[in-house]
Amino acid sequence: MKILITGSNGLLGQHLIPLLLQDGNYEVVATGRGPNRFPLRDNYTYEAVNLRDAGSVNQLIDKHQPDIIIHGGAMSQVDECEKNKDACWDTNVGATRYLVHAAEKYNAFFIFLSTDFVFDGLQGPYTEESIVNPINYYGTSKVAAERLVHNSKTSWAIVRTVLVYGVVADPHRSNMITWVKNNLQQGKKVKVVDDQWRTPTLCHDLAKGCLLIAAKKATGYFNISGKDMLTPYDMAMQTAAYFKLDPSLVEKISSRSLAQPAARPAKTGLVIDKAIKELGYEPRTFAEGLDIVAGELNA
Ligand SMILES: NC(=O)C1=CN([C@@H]2O[C@H](COP(=O)(O)OP(=O)(O)OC[C@H]3O[C@@H](n4cnc5c(N)ncnc54)[C@H](OP(=O)(O)O)[C@@H]3O)[C@@H](O)[C@H]2O)C=CC1
Ligand SMILES: Cc1cn([C@H]2C[C@H](O)[C@@H](COP(=O)(O)OP(=O)(O)O[C@H]3O[C@@H](C)C(=O)[C@@H](O)[C@H]3O)O2)c(=O)[nH]c1=O
Repeated sequence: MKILITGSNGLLGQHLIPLLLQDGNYEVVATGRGPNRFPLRDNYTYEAVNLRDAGSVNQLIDKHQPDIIIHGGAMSQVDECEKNKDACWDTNVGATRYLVHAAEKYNAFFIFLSTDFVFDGLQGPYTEESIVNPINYYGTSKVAAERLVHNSKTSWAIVRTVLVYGVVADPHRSNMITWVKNNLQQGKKVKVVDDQWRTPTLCHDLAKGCLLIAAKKATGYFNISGKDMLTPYDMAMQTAAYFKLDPSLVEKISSRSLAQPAARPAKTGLVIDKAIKELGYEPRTFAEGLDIVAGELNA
């Protein structure tokens, strides 16, 4: 079975590659922007592709004719999306349109990575049936991309996930645990919000959820996140305690005082009962996730 993933230099991508190879059932084509930044180079093909270019996307899919596409590539910096709406739309919606059309041509099973930010955060946690109502441009772009996938002629799954954490080589976006750990180790204060609630997701669990969906070609919407409902402040305090760092360096603040360019939904979090029941998905607790991340940081 040939599987093509987009965004392979990203947090999810770098965890999907080894998991798919370990599974043994897949010939893996990893694609990312520019050179391959994942240190492991054996047993898969890497292709550099600009997903915003329709011709390049068509050429890529014509060349490999995958059975399954996992589309994780995206402009995932929420504030950047708010400040640069055209780039956000071209990347998150345009690229999805090109990939969906190409998938239709080869009847490829299409797995699209979406987000809790499709919701307004007024009534979390959300199920797969909850009504979307994004409050920032990133969320708006993901809703538009979800619709393209939902209306496509090929079979599909839409995976919604939440605040993904883990270790990644040469990262291009921030990551909660490493951000808190690095600052506290240098004796620097971090200001962390305590009025946003999330079900943070260990990147290994998200990759496993995608694999479970791919293996069954399970169609429809799937919530794939962690199971603990936490604020970023809770996450920061647990991180400080785990690494035996000074908790007084973690300052509790409100979202209003953080004043990020894009609005964040207050309470999201996802109900994961469907994934547990239908896929056998078993996410780690945040405490278990911290232990895994710490192990990788020390490796
Ligand atoms: N991280 C999170 O907390 C969450 C993520 N998601 C979604 O899950 C998916 C995976 O997330 P994650 O791995 O964390 O995100 P990352 O930002 O780590 O990875 C996304 C990848 O897409 C690549 N990309 C961006 N633009 C292009 C382009 N024009 N052509 C080719 N590649 C491009 C980026 O390349 P480069 O590295 O060069 O910038 C990046 O490697 C995304 O769709 C994201 O929206 C959903 C909810 C939470
Ligand atoms: C930068 C910063 C963030 N935070 C909080 C706000 C937020 O809840 C959390 C993470 O902040 P970020 O700005 O990195 O991430 P943010 O854009 O809020 O995270 C989102 O990413 C996209 C891709 C998603 O799809 C969402 O699921 C979500 O996880 O940390 C602070 O408390 N203090 C800070 O200085």
